Amino acid sequence: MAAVDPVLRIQGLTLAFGGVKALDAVSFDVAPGTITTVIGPNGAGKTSLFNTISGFYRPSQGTVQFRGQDITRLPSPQRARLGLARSFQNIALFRGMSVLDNIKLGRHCHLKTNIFQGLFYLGAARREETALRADIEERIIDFLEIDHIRHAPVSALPYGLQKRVEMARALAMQPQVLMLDEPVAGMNREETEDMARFILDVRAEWGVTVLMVEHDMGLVMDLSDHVVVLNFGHVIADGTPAQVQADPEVVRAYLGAGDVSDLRQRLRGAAAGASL
Ligand SMILES: Nc1ncnc2c1ncn2[C@@H]1O[C@H](COP(=O)(O)OP(=O)(O)OP(=O)(O)O)[C@@H](O)[C@H]1O
Repeated sequence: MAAVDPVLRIQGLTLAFGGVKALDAVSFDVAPGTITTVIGPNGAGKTSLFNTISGFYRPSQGTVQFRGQDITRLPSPQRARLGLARSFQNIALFRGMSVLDNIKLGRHCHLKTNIFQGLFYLGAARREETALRADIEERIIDFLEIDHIRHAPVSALPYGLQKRVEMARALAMQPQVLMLDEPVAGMNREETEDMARFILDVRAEWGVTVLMVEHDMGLVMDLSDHVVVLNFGHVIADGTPAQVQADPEVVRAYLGAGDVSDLRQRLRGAAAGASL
């Protein structure tokens, strides 16, 4: 079978903070149409990796290729325009603004006029905004089931809905790759299940490739096609959920970090022949 070209290729990424190597020659590919998840104990380098891929940090070595193009030196907004959008670990919405206005701001990465003109609906921005409104409101808001809160200020919403609005804003950038930073952190079970469904649907219905960082091992193993495990800035395992869970180095890394209960349970299930 012919190998499919990766949509994202990470090669030899190295990033240091003073004496600490947050990333050390990190390499992996993200195949189009997959859900790829980066896991690892606290301090493993996951956030540093996300920040480097999305352009907030400049690596000292290595490259990030997006659809065959080297984007290592491109600033974040240009990466977003090419189709690489992200959400944040700690919600980064404009809390005083409505859900709809937050989503519109996501779309502004594609507008010719700048964000401040856009905010006040001037000139060309207003015309583009009007033309795009139906698409933004109906596709994204319907999809994420947030119609009933479209005019609500973000600050008034429960946490799970705020995370959903953040996803809506990222989707408004019409990404080919959606980077989700801990999409279910702090969520209750129902919110987590909703978000899991949306992540699967983003891929199935929108054809968007998902790259996420997540600590919820149950969600990771259920949703991911491909798991990359970081420890102390190194990739220690890279494969399917089943391959990664069976990897002794992964088990050791999590045991060392003490946050392995979820993984342990699933390993026990796997050993007993339960489906993953
Ligand atoms: N801005 C920074 N300045 C200095 N050191 C940093 C900075 N950001 C990260 N580090 C260090 O780099 C290493 C990797 O941190 P990073 O936050 O990327 O890990 P992580 O896997 O995302 O952790 P967590 O799961 O706790 O979010 C850690 O040793 C951390 O202390």
